[in-house]
Amino acid sequence: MTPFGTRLAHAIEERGRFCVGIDPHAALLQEWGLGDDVASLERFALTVVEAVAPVVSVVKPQSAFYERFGSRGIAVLERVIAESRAAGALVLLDVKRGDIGSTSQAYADAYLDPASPLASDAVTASPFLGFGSLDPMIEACRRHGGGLFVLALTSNKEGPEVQHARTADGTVAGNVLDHLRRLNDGAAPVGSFGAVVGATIGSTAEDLDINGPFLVPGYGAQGGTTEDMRRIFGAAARWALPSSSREVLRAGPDRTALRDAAVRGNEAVHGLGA
Ligand SMILES: O=C(O)c1cc(=O)[nH]c(=O)n1[C@@H]1O[C@H](COP(=O)(O)O)[C@@H](O)[C@H]1O
Repeated sequence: MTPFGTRLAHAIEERGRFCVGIDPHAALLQEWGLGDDVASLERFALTVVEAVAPVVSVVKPQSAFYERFGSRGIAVLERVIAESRAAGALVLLDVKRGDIGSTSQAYADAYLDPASPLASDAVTASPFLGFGSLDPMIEACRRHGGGLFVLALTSNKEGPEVQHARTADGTVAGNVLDHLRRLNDGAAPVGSFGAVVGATIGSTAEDLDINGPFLVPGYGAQGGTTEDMRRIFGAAARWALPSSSREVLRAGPDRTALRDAAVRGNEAVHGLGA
């Protein structure tokens, strides 16, 4: 099984580094002239998949926007995952899961085992029950060629309260990055264990040299810019995936306009790794 890091590196080379978030917010459904119901969710999400999945390397559906419609919403999420992958995009399922080890195994089975209907290429994970609690997900990634993006320095203003807290070995975020660096040690061209670092954090003194990818939310609607990313990441920007949801999705429901927005996003961040 080809490791996720290798698959991601190829995808970036072929399609660029921009990641489109497929987040059917109630407000966006309304802006698109749709209702707040499961048929509208399906129409919205599959229109976005059809428009952007053939042109970007990674799509990132946020599970909560589907979960709020119950089992029929999850069925839409399954289609988003399957159809995005069929169109050649990698799917990073944004679920931010993390629990005690035995439950973590169930999350690994749900999202990273190819036999699951929700199987994705990678997921977001929360390390705040202790990094070791993520071991079953890490094992599943190794077994199935999956990827993990672990929260480190998130884009929201409340994040620093926890992530900048100091431990005996540095900050909480620094510890997360240390664990990721160890997991990615020796991997080429890049490891499969990434960090989530927001485009809105201003700057950081943490060592971002983790030989792994970065999911970079906060680009676009939350105010993060390419200049911010250059300042935050420096040379580590080579493996940054700037991610934007609302800014792209507002271009819909016209498919061409959506695709153009994704292509423009890709062009805007093209030079980041240079
Ligand atoms: O893991 C994430 O994707 C994530 C982490 C983070 O620190 N900040 C953050 O905004 N996100 C997600 O990224 C997306 C941002 O959406 P927009 O602000 O509309 O581009 C949402 O799906 C958030 O849940």
